[in-house]
Amino acid sequence: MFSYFSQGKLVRNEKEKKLVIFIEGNIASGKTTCLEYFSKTSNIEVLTEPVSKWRNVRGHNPLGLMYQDPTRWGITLQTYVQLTMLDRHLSTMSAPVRMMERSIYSAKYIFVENLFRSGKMPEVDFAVLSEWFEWITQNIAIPVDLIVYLQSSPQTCHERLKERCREEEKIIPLEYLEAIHQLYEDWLIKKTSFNVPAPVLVIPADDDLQKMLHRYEENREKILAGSNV
Ligand SMILES: Nc1ncnc2c1ncn2[C@@H]1O[C@H](COP(=O)(O)OP(=O)(O)O)[C@@H](O)[C@H]1O
Ligand SMILES: Cc1cn([C@H]2C[C@H](O)[C@@H](COP(=O)(O)O)O2)c(=O)[nH]c1=O
Repeated sequence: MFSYFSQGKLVRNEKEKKLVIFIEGNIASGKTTCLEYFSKTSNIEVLTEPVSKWRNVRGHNPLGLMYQDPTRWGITLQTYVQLTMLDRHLSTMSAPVRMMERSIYSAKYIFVENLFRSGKMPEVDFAVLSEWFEWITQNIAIPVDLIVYLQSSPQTCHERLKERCREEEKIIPLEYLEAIHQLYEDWLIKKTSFNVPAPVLVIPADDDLQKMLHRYEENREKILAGSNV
């Protein structure tokens, strides 16, 4: 799978240039819905988040455990999220364009950071996860050309989350979504917190489904710029 080193990083051998786009945004901001829309375009490969794995690894539910007791289980979930994200990033592309839901970056810069800042992740767990993350990102190239940020208000996300009604997420309060929102804004809008690995395209995402689908269509060229799709 890997064939050469570039700037000290292990790089995948791919014959032609391919486009990799991350779709980022708060919980229930509409990422999956956006990906579903673009999945209808030929030559676009869509990778949704492996949430089913986070809810069931060999019969255990690390996502559910984390929401029940973040201090005990945050490290367990986030270690597994980091592994599954890396696996997604390194999987062989089957189309000229890949659109992927979130990334190893947002798992660390948003969710791990939030657990730590809110005092729910012990310092030692944060240190170990950070060492892993730094080793991975310093030694393995994670291709990305564009980040699409679905910018939605925490209130909208809270409404949509309640409607979606995932069992594990029923206990999520508005304050949790506000904290995640702030971290996303600092990272992708203000650019004051962490490295942003690619240009960012911001799409306001509070509108109803019809308007959002129209907005995705309006942004199609910008999103797919640089590809032949
Ligand atoms: N523009 C929209 N207006 C109203 N509801 C929406 C909109 N986009 C998505 N939804 C609904 O909100 C919930 C969360 O959307 P989803 O795409 O799963 O978000 P995410 O993948 O970001 O968590 C789903 O029930 C979905 O059907
Ligand atoms: C990446 C990541 C996600 N989670 C949680 C947050 C949500 O409950 C789900 C993902 O759902 P979404 O509708 O796709 O936003 O997983 C987490 O706790 N930690 C993470 O790193």
